[in-house]
Amino acid sequence: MNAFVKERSLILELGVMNCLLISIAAAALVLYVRWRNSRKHLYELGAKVPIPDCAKSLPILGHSLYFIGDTERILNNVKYISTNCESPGTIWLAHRLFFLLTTPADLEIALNSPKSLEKDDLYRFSRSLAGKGLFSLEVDAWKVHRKLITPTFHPRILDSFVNVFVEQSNVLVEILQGKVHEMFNIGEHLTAATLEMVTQTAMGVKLNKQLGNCKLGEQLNRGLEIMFMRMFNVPLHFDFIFELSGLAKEERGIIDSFLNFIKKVINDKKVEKKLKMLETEAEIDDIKKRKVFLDHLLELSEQNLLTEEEIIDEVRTFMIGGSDTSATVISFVLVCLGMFPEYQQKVYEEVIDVIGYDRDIECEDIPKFKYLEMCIKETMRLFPIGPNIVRKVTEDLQIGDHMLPEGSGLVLCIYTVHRNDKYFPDHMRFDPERFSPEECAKRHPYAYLPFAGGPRNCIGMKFGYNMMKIVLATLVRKFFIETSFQKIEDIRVKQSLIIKSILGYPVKLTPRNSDLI
Ligand code: HEM
Repeated sequence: MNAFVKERSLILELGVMNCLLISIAAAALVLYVRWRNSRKHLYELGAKVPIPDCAKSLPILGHSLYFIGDTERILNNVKYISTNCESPGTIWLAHRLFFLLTTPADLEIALNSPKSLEKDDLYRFSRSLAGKGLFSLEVDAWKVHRKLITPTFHPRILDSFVNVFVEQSNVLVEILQGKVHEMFNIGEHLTAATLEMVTQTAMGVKLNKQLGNCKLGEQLNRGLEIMFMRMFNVPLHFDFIFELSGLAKEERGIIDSFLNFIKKVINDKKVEKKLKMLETEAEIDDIKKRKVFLDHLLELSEQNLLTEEEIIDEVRTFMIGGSDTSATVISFVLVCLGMFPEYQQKVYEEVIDVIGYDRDIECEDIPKFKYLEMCIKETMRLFPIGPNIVRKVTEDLQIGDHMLPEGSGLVLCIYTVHRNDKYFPDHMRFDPERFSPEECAKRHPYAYLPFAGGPRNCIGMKFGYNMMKIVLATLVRKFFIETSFQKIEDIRVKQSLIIKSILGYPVKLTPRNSDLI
């Protein structure tokens, strides 16, 4: 009797279990069908754009496997696929649809259309480190912030920063004199120098970071690397996998240090402001007199145009956007000049011609460093800071013969265009003459996009050029530069949000004047 009851209750339990499972499966199916239907438009339009033959797409995963692994592999895979497909070329990252854009004409449309001004959802992963500033803000808030912040980059204001760039370049020279005649990685010194320059000019606070060790710079590099890994590694999009990977904990540590650092800078600024009220004009030193980025933001907050949180986020964005980018470009320029002494000699002659052997650089000198600018541009062609920029299509967008659907993403393959023989013949050859006014005039303006383009281009372009030119002119005047790299192909790169050299930036400096030894 007991056995009979047990058997009946087991059958009942199994029945209930089966019903439950069937209901769950049915509910999941209904949800899936509804989800698919809500994306019908995306699939229909997406299917009309060819999928590249060169890349295998798997069921469900799509092309995700090409975007898993180290950041060198990811960059190379994007380059490979985008080089071998028509523009726009379709790729699927699991359920996400992206189009690779690889012609200047397509890039021009994408960068200027109000339908693709929004940064892709992938950029939300940048917010943990860089905050919700201009770089990743949703388009409505971005329009307001960009308008408020643009006057901060007025050329007159930028000119007032030149002294800081000069002073810190001289500090850098002093530090580097301790490293002469040996091969070393100059990248970390430049990270410290540019971080100091950005902190002083954006926040009006001296850190003397160059003279101490710059752990923060290294942490930010690692933070950017984690951010990029998460962006392009679909499994890491899920919080629990990100937590399990151990990367979340590491990222939290970096963010804590970064936020503590910024809050300290802002506090210092507030204390300075109070002190300023107590000091006479004569006692206020140069750095306190200069109106900096943070002063403007604090004024905007006094007028209730920005909240305290928004200020912190914009400051974070500037710290990330301003320092590591410029340090990286300067590092690449130095190894390129080290590889090509003939171009370095021309830069040296130009620098001596403009400022002589002893005088410090002044505002009026900067536009005269024309050949140096050509070398910087050629370096940014081969190593564009943002090799692949990702935007979101917020309304169906016509590009060429194709209508790209709302909800898809656009990958602007700048690295691929910069390394295409069609726009830059013999593209792996380093040749500053490509940026002579005559050569530039022959090219499509959107074939070269180191600062992106259109209304959402880099707001710090002139700031960056000023800083880079001053640091480079100062270094080239003082040192002859060599590197262990033999050719451009030796410089293996990865995309850790911004482009980086995997083997660092090895240089050997030899003082040009005997009095510097
Ligand atoms: C060599 C130096 C620099 C390079 C090559 C560079 C490059 C770029 C690029 C390619 C973008 C577009 C990114 C995207 O859409 O995904 C960008 C945006 C941005 N950059 Fe720069 N940048 C440099 C220096 C600076 C500096 C010095 C600052 C600030 C002081 C800065 C602040 C920003 C900001 C705030 C954005 C977002 C702009 C917006 O969405 O409105 N950058 N930069």
